[in-house]
Amino acid sequence: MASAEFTYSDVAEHNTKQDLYMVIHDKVYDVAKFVDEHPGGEEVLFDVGGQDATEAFEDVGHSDEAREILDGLLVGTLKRQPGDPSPKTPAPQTTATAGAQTGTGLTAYAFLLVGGAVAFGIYKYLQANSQQ
Ligand code: HEM
Repeated sequence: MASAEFTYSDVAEHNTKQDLYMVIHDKVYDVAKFVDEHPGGEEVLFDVGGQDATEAFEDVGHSDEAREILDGLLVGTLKRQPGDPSPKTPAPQTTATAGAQTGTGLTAYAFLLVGGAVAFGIYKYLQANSQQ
């Protein structure tokens, strides 16, 4: 049973409470039996039901015990096909966040520059006027 292969679209069909699959590190898990027992609550599992949950799972820093439970839920491996979303790992997300922060920083800097220039212009204008 554990040797079965699933495509992304196969996994995506299992997204209800009674029938819930998820992908973690390219392995496919049947989480339906575990939903009620999850110490992190069932809602978070529904959120990633039928999807790649690698990032969500790793972000929490689950214990070895959690990984053992995972072994017991294994039903197969993910068969990647062209056009599938790339594997989700925490690393690319960090890069994306860092990029977004740089973008915000630059925008703030641009505002500061423009604001400074306008203030300088007003100052010069007032100074010129007061000399008349
Ligand atoms: C089938 C996959 C999963 C299994 C077997 C699992 C198992 C566990 C276990 C055993 C714990 C207790 C703490 C620990 O041992 O690390 C836990 C806690 C937790 N899990 Fe999961 N988990 C799974 C998926 C997820 C996912 C996808 C999320 C999404 C965010 C999640 C969020 C959490 C949270 C937030 C806690 C902390 C709860 C608390 O300390 O109050 N888990 N999980």
